[in-house]
Amino acid sequence: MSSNTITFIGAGNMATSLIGGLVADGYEPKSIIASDPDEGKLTDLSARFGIRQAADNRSAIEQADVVVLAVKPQILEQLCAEIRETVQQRQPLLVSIAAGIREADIQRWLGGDVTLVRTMPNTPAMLQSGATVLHAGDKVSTAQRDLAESILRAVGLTRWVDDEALLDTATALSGSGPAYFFLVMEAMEAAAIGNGLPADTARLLTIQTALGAARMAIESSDSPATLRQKVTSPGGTTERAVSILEQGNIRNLFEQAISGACERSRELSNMLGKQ
Ligand SMILES: NC(=O)C1=CN([C@@H]2O[C@H](COP(=O)(O)OP(=O)(O)OC[C@H]3O[C@@H](n4cnc5c(N)ncnc54)[C@H](O)[C@@H]3O)[C@@H](O)[C@H]2O)C=CC1
Ligand SMILES: O=C(O)[C@@H]1CCC=N1
Repeated sequence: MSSNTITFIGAGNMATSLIGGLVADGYEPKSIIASDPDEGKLTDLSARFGIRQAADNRSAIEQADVVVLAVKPQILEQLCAEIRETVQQRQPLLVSIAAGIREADIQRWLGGDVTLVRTMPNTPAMLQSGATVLHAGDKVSTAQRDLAESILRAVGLTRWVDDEALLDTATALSGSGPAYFFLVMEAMEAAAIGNGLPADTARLLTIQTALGAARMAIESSDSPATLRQKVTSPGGTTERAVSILEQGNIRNLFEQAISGACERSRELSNMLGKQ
C-alpha cells in the first residue's frame, strides 16, 4: 500500500481524521496529497502532517492512484462535473466517504465505468480507532477491494457490507455515532457539575469512565448488558440511575435517533441523486 499516492479531494474534518490516522500508522506523508479551495486548511494539514498540497482538484487527481472523495454530499455532483474528464483519463481507484450518495449517482456524474468503493468512516480514525463500513460493486477487483480496505484498516476497524443500502444504517450507527457518545458525555458532565463536582474533575471523570467502559466492552467476552449488570448492585446507586434512564425510554430514544439518521441518509440519496 505504501507506494500508492492517495489524494483527498476536500480537506475538512473527516479528511483530517483519515490523514492523521494514516500518518500515525506510518503512511509516507509525501504520498498523501490534499486539495481544497480553503488554502488555510491545506497549509494547516501540511504543517501538522507533512503531506503535499495540490494547486487544484484536477492536478491532485493527475498524480493519484487512489482518490478519496471527501466533500459534503451537497456539492459532490458539482465536484464530479469538474473532475470527470481527469478521472476518466487517469482511472484511479475512487473511495467515496460521502453520506447518502449512491454509487449509481456518482458513476453517472463521472461518466460511468469508474472504479468506486463507497465507505462510511468516522472521526476516531484520527486516533486509529475508527470504524469504517465499505461497499464495492461487482466490477471492483479483489486487488482494488484490498487496496481500499488497507487504507481504511490503517485507521481502525473495517467491515464490508454486500447490500449498499446498509451503508445508511452504518452511517446512522458508526458514522454519526461518536456524536451520540459525546452528547452523553456532555450530559453526564453537566449533571455532575450540578451535583457539586468542580468542572475539570467532572470532565475528566466522565471521559475516563467512557474510555474504561469502551475498553471493557471491546476486551471482555461479556456483552454490554452483562457488563452493565456487573456494575449494578441490587438496591444500589446504579440500579436507581438505570431505572430512571429506562423510565425515560432511553432505548426508544436511540431507536428513534438511529432510524431518523438512516432516514436522513436515504433522503440525501433521493434528494441529491435525482436524475
Ligand atoms: N464528519 C464526520 O464525522 C463524517 C463525515 N463523513 C462524510 O465526509 C464528507 C466530508 O465531511 P466533513 O469532513 O465533515 O466536512 P467538512 O465541511 O469539514 O469538509 C469538506 C471540505 O470540502 C472542501 N470543499 C468544498 N468544495 C470543494 C471543492 N470543490 N473541491 C475540493 N474541496 C472542496 C471544503 O472547503 C471543506 O474543507 C461528507 O460527505 C460527509 O458525509 C463521513 C463520515 C463521518
Ligand atoms: O452528519 C453527517 O451527515 C456526517 C455523516 C456521518 C457523520 N457525519
